[in-house]
Amino acid sequence: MEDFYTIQGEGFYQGHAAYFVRLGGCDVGCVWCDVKESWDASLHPMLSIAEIVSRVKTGKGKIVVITGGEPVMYNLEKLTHALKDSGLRTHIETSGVYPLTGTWDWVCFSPKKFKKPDTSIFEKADELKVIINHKSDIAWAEEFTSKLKPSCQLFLQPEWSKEKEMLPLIIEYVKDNPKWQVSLQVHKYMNIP
Ligand SMILES: C[S@@+](CC[C@H](N)C(=O)[O-])C[C@H]1O[C@@H](n2cnc3c(N)ncnc32)[C@H](O)[C@@H]1O
Ligand SMILES: Nc1nc2[nH]cc(C(=O)O)c2c(=O)[nH]1
Ligand code: SF4
Ligand SMILES: [Mg+2]
Repeated sequence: MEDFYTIQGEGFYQGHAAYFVRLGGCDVGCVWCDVKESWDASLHPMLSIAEIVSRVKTGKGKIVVITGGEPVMYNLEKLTHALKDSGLRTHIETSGVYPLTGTWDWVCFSPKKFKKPDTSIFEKADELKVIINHKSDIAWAEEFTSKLKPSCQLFLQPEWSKEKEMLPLIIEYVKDNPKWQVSLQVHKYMNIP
């Protein structure tokens, strides 16, 4: 759908320069999705893997983030191999609704109530990032923690339009449960993509 060189605004790599590749197509249907224009893949141009790699190489950073839309709708073996052959670190942002393919240096798993994840993502997630849209979402987030690798980093991120209400709850929860961290979408404050 689009690609851009920016600063990772969320989660464990927040603040790092990263080249984002946003793949069109998603069938999860989150009511608060901040990139609904990505859902219909047919509205977006097709690019070859060689073209994607050559665009990513125009950035000076080592990290490429594959996002969407929902990237696990596609087989990502060839794309990730080509990116890794170019010396890049491959990161993915996913709701994990289908089995993950490809070779990944970092997997950010962001489960959704709107479509349940495939359980195969649990052992692959390096980072769990749950969007908090209602206070009950915190208890729902907690249910995942026993299923993940012990090294998996845990983040609670307020839904952007509910930040004023959700952030105080998240702050108190993280103070009481310090295995969790707060994640904010800092790119939206910086007015960058
Ligand atoms: C647009 S999604 C694309 C990747 C994948 N479909 C997913 O949901 O993980 C990228 C990240 O933005 C988060 N996100 C989407 N809409 C949001 C919103 N309104 N507020 C906070 N985070 C949001 C998602 O949970 C996900 O972690
Ligand atoms: N700067 C920036 N950081 C991000 N982290 C995850 C994003 C995404 O939409 O996947 C995103 C995004 O869209 N922009
Ligand atoms: S899974 Fe991701 S891209 Fe799909 S609707 Fe939800 S937030 Fe948007
Ligand atoms: Mg985004």
